[in-house]
Amino acid sequence: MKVYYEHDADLGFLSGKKVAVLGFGSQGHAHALNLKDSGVDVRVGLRPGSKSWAKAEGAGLRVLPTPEAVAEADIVMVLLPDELQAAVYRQDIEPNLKEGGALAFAHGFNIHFSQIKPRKDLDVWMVAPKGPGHLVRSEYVKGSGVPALVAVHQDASGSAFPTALAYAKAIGSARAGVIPTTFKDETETDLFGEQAVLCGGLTRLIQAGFETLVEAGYPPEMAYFETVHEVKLIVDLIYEAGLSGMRYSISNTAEYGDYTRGDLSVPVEETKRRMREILRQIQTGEFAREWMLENQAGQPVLEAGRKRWKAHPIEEVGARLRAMMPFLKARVLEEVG
Ligand SMILES: NC(=O)c1ccc[n+]([C@@H]2O[C@H](COP(=O)([O-])OP(=O)(O)OC[C@H]3O[C@@H](n4cnc5c(N)ncnc54)[C@H](O)[C@@H]3O)[C@@H](O)[C@H]2O)c1
Ligand SMILES: CC(C)(O)[C@@H](O)C(=O)O
Ligand SMILES: [Mg+2]
Ligand SMILES: [Mg+2]
Repeated sequence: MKVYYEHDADLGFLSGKKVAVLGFGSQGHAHALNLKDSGVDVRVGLRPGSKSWAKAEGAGLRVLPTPEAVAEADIVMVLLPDELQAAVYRQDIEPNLKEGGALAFAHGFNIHFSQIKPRKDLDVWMVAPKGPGHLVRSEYVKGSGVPALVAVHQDASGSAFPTALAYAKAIGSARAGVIPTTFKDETETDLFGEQAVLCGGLTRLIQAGFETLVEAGYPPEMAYFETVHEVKLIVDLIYEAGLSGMRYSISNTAEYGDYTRGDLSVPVEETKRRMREILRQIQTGEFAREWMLENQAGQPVLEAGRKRWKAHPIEEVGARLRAMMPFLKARVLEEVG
């Protein structure tokens, strides 16, 4: 498979183009600021009264109400919560986006699950960073980038792909690698990754480790350092040098324990059986239907999950310990509260 890098992408495909970034959340602030720093003509579209308005203006961006931002744009990047995109598309985007414009996404959910059926005259493409928005910004500022997937759903202009590639370059992703794919594959793998491994899986592994130690009588502070804080240090080694690189750095004792006890903690075959069920629910659209119903009901499960996890002891001890580490000026801390 070809992986695209900076020399494969031509920023010329964005020159003379006006880009509207809708939303100033995790991805929105990162795209808008990276585009601006890459010399792209960018404006941010928000709802009047949005809390993000002053923040975006404070960061030196031009902010307009969504319909006006769309009306003056050649490219509209939709960085609103997935569950709101279809309504905003119908109300603010479709009636205002110029003939022959481009509609862009950072995730394929609404196109793949047919929540948005875009006008035929539009280019429809995606640049989906494989990482949280706060890192899309901080990696860019460091001179590096977060890899991304690029896909084209409609190519009315004939230049959707190189334009998407140019956009990926402008947000820093081509520094790390850009993989061409389809909306279907991006949507299914992205949902699988966040549910099974990155978010759902990892938090449960951490939870189980922390609770096992605490229930066995060890101090929660020790349990936190061992099963939460150090995860990053180990993952950093995997990120830089792969599983073998990580195993080179740890002691032989740790490495032997890893090979002989890891499967007792996460029984791989059984876990894969369960992960295939997660994947099935994604591929059949079962997860998407459930998520849309959850939204129609006002997100009760999402809210309950937030409340329950906020009250977990791991969060109390974590907040206390992190407050003693001034170097942990968390990117999201001000927003998390
Ligand atoms: N969070 C991530 O790191 C991440 C990573 C890859 C892809 N994505 C995708 O990026 C998209 C955006 O997700 P996010 O997590 O950055 O969203 P977010 O919840 O962090 O931010 C959404 C923004 O939209 C604004 N908004 C809400 N309703 C609006 C409306 N009606 N009109 C205008 N603005 C409105 C909010 O104020 C906020 O600024 C989604 O498609 C998501 O799947 C997110
Ligand atoms: C950052 C993630 C988990 O990769 C993204 O897919 C998201 O939806 O936030
Ligand atoms: Mg996702
Ligand atoms: Mg993802």
